[in-house]
Amino acid sequence: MIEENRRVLLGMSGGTDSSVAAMRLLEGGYEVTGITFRFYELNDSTEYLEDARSLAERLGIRHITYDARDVFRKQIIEYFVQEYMEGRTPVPCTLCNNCLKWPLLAKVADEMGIFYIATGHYVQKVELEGTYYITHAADPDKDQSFFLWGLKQDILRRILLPMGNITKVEARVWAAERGFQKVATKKDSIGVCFCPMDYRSFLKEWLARNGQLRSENVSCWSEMVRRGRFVDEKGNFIGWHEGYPFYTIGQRRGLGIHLNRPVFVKEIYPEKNEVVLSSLSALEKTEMQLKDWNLVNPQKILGYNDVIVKIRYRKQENHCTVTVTPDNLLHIQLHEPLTAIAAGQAAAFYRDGLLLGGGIIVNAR
Ligand SMILES: Nc1ncnc2c1ncn2[C@@H]1O[C@H](COP(=O)(O)OP(=O)(O)OP(=O)(O)O)[C@@H](O)[C@H]1O
Repeated sequence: MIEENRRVLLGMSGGTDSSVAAMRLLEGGYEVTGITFRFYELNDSTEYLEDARSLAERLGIRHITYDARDVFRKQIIEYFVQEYMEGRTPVPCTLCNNCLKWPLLAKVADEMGIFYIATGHYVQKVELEGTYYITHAADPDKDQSFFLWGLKQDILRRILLPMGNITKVEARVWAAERGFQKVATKKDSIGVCFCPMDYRSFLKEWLARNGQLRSENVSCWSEMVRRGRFVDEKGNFIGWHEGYPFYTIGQRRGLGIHLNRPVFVKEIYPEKNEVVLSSLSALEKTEMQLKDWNLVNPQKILGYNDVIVKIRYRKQENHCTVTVTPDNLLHIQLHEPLTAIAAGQAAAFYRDGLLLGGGIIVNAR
């Protein structure tokens, strides 16, 4: 095992946050190496690489590039498409952070004999009685803790988070004051890096190019995307939809049908290419089951009734009680009903401001 040292491997995306993170680590006395992963290049643009490289050069730190495009495509993009094709709602950023970005940082750091790993994430870390936890960022608007519930102690103990205790506005000022105008004025990235805000156009294009891929038990994907029936809860026909993968549980806008009452997507049936619409109250659920879960410290969460659960980055918090089922899923008893719970999405737990874990929603009722 690598011993603690003052060396840190920082993920540099070329954006404002990781650039300021590099400066803050340097000023904190760390010996910084920057690494830029090639995950996905929109329109084959490598400007982000150039930006990261030239910043590293100006700061006088070592910079390396790591080509992760194949693994990103398989682990993140194909998973993303497959989830929609199977009627679920994927969480690519959560998966990328927990299963790809941080583990890759740790792996490369290990190879280089570097103890610390860092990013420009807006989260903080605390140690309590020998256990490390992620906590909220000082900037509530930027808090990214929701995405990091899957990290375990082997990673948490090595993490440095230089952006956790400042706001985004302060980060821009920090860069500007030091003469890094380009860093200070870069646009914020929004949404999923490989997909435009409307995922439907991405999906259509991807399927047109790669639709011959199959799920285990279904026919060719591209053939599965075709006009289908919107039905009510009793199965009565309401109208036509453009293909079930283009809808998500809880969706109201963009259904393309006009009734004299608000309707929401309640269920998606890929095998029948059917989408069930209902009133919002029919979407209320009080229980969920999670797979692929992680609990940072089970003793701080199991059996407590003041646990907070979040199912969306910006969604309001809800109270719950968490237990482990005999078949090793997490059972979440919600104290107030939640609407728009979709299989495939993540749920993250908090208590006393600590991120205590999370998992992937299998079902809800
Ligand atoms: N391609 C990449 N290579 C290396 N590290 C990355 C890469 N993309 C993101 N990261 C790291 O993960 C952090 C969070 O990334 P994310 O895209 O969620 O945030 P961001 O707010 O856009 O960050 P930034 O302003 O640094 O681009 C970044 O600050 C950076 O440290």
